[in-house]
Amino acid sequence: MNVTVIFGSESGTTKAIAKRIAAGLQAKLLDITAAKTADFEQCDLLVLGSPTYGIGDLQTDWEDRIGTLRNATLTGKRVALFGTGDQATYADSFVDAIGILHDIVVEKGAVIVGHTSIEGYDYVASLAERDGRFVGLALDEDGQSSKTEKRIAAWIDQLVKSESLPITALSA
Ligand SMILES: Cc1cc2nc3c(=O)[nH]c(=O)nc-3n(C[C@H](O)[C@H](O)[C@H](O)COP(=O)(O)O)c2cc1C
Repeated sequence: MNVTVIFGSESGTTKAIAKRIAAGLQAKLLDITAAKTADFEQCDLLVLGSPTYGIGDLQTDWEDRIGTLRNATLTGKRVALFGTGDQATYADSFVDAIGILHDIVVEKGAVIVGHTSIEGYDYVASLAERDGRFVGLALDEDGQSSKTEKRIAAWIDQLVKSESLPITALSA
């Protein structure tokens, strides 16, 4: 059972989060700038993360290299998504990047795992919210950094259980 975490990050926040998630899942960690199409395919659980920029856009490196993901064969692939955003300043596009990645991988036949509750957040709209829950892990280091550690730990725990990952000591 192997796990790959692929992230993009402009100013380092999502990179630091990705490192923590990869450590907790004992996963291979790759920046999207270094990822090849095979990296999306050659794992049992694929974890993708991006901050949201512009107004509801993917981070630039993701935008520039989205073809690498679009070219991947993801039929039946189990995919977990995470993202960072700022719900106070960007209340109408909070963590939209998670929703953008979601739609791309779902169109390619992936199975989304790691949904989370929208409870505890305060935003107006988010592409990451579907049927009353987030399609991944939403983090707000700008306004709710004190909640991040617990949110990551709970998500890792959730994935370890749902994916039956052979991890005993959680390090998140
Ligand atoms: C110009 C700019 C635009 C942003 N747009 C959004 C947005 O639309 N939605 C959102 O949730 N966060 C938005 N953010 C907040 C970032 O996603 C957030 O600060 C994130 O943690 C940055 O991650 P990084 O350090 O990995 O680049 C924006 C930030 C900046 C500076």
